[in-house]
Amino acid sequence: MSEARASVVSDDGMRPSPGGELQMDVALGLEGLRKTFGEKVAVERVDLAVPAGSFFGLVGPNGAGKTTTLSMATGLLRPDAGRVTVRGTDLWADPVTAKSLLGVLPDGVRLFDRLTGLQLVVHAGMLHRLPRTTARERAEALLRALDLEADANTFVADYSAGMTKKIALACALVHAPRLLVLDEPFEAVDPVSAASIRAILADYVGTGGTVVVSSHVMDLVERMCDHVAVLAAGRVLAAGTVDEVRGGASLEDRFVELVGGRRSGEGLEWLHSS
Ligand SMILES: Nc1ncnc2c1ncn2[C@@H]1O[C@H](COP(=O)(O)OP(=O)(O)OP(=O)(O)O)[C@@H](O)[C@H]1O
Repeated sequence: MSEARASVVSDDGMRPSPGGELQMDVALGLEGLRKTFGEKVAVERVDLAVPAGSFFGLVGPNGAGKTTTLSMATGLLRPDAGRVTVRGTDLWADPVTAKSLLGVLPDGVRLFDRLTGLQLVVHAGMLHRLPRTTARERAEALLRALDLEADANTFVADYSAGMTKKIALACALVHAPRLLVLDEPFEAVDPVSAASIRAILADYVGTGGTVVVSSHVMDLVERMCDHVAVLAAGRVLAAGTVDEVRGGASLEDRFVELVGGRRSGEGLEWLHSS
């Protein structure tokens, strides 16, 4: 945490209001977000306040609405209702200002894969108005940190799934945003690279950045994040610090309890080999 920030914001993202009482410094605010696709209600109503300086995990079962929520939160998908603020700026009213503060790793969005990895990250930096030389220096440093240096001049179209994830992450980081929103950043990534990414993100949060990350790996969220929200059927079932949400149990047990029990293998007896 920077000294300037430490003087006004405590570890749990609170700062004194003019009246003296503590109020949360919100990096990302979601208010009444809703999205339907035809008859399908993907996000029913999501209200979340992500404290500045937090490492915030978003978890939920398949189809819970995580990607839809994060897409609305980052300007990729227009909500049917609700409001998104990035550091107090209304994302949908002033997208240019809000998006300049955001780094986004979307789920499954196509990249310009006829560029090499290095070209793609330089391009992402220049889109955020970095001078070419700065964008190139940063891109090279990111490729080194993410163990992609040897493939800097390979076309992204020829990258593996994990390499593609890492180059997309480099694109999200290159302009040094205040807030990072990462949809499943560890999916398909090898353990050594995952450890490097975790270290980069921990350092980023430690120096005042905010990270929102969706994941299915409860153990990872429990170890890595300080805040978490559990989403199911397009609604927030629980949100707070990781300790508040898990309430003495493991996050995985609490998740199963909140979301509903495991299905048995009933009806699959034909799979038994004997
Ligand atoms: N473009 C779309 N058209 C129709 N239905 C959609 C669309 N996008 C998402 N949905 C539906 O909305 C619901 C929420 O999907 P979403 O991808 O947000 O879930 P998720 O929590 O990210 O799931 P997962 O963990 O499996 O990635 C699902 O029922 C999905 O089928």
